[in-house]
Amino acid sequence: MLTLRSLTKKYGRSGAKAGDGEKTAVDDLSLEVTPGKVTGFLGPNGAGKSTTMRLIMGLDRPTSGTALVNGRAYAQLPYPLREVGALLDAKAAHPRRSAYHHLLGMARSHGIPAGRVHEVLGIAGISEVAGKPVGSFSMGMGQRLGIAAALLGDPEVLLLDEPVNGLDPDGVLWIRTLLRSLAAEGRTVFLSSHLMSEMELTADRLVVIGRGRLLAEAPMADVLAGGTRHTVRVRGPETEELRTLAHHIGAEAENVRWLSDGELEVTGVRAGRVGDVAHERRVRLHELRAAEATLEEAYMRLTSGSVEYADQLKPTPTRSTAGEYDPKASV
Ligand SMILES: Nc1ncnc2c1ncn2[C@@H]1O[C@H](COP(=O)(O)OP(=O)(O)OP(=O)(O)O)[C@@H](O)[C@H]1O
Repeated sequence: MLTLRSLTKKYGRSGAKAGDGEKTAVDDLSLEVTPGKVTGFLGPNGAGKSTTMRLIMGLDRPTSGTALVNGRAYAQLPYPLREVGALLDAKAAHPRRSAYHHLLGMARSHGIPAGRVHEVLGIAGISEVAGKPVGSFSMGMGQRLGIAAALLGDPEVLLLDEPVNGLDPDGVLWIRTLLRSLAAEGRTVFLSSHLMSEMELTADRLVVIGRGRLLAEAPMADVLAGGTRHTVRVRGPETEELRTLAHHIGAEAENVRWLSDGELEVTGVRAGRVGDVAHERRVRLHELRAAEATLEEAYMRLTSGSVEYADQLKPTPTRSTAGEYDPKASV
């Protein structure tokens, strides 16, 4: 269990005003990350995710507020590795030391038996390269070593900052399965990632921050439901008939646009209503489909206004469009 209470971290000259050298990286953040679930930690670049994780791990001191692991500050944990494991910087290992000796050194200094080193090397799928120097590892192997290190103390709480960075598709699937099984064992799993599709598959709950402040803390399903308009895709064999449908549904839809000659996208109306109007107007349909809510869409809505680097929010076309349809223009 992680508990943040009014956690605040300011960088720069103390007493300096914002814009005059002071930066509030984490701003009055209060939340709980509960056991038995994977909690995703989202936010634009510079939102304060890594800083929050460093504060939890005692690697930085809060300006005010507290970050508690199982009810205690990190510095007060008698056996920290046994309570919380973290992957914050996968390359934080001596490049000439072997993976095995890197983990063995950590195990010895925390009273963890050497046998556990072999176990976590196996879990992370790097037993065969355990004798190789860490400096020769690919990014994906480095991530796996970082995860092995996080698991070394068999901790109840796991913190992972961008764990899928550098992993190939097999590695991404492996980590998703691993994190879900760790949560199913009753552990607290808190992970950040910029990969929305992956987060959607892995996390049960979400914490979203922007400019250091809490924007949302909710189950994944609620975030998805709250952030998405109804979007319906319609396909038919006759462009003229679809044009009729576009004209009539356009009066009540937020937007109607052509995806191709034979396909429309209708926003702001439910699929059933589009089907009814098609039936009334004798428009033949070959497909009528409610587009699924995506986390990416919900996330964009939540964080618009909290992005430091505005280019992130420039819309990127997801598919080629054969001309935008304006429902107000005559067709
Ligand atoms: N040691 C530091 N000194 C000064 N400013 C810092 C320091 N560490 C972080 N910051 C600033 O604090 C803010 C939050 O940074 P942080 O790295 O926590 O964000 P993040 O959400 O992890 O971003 P990203 O997604 O890009 O990794 C940023 O504006 C960053 O420039």
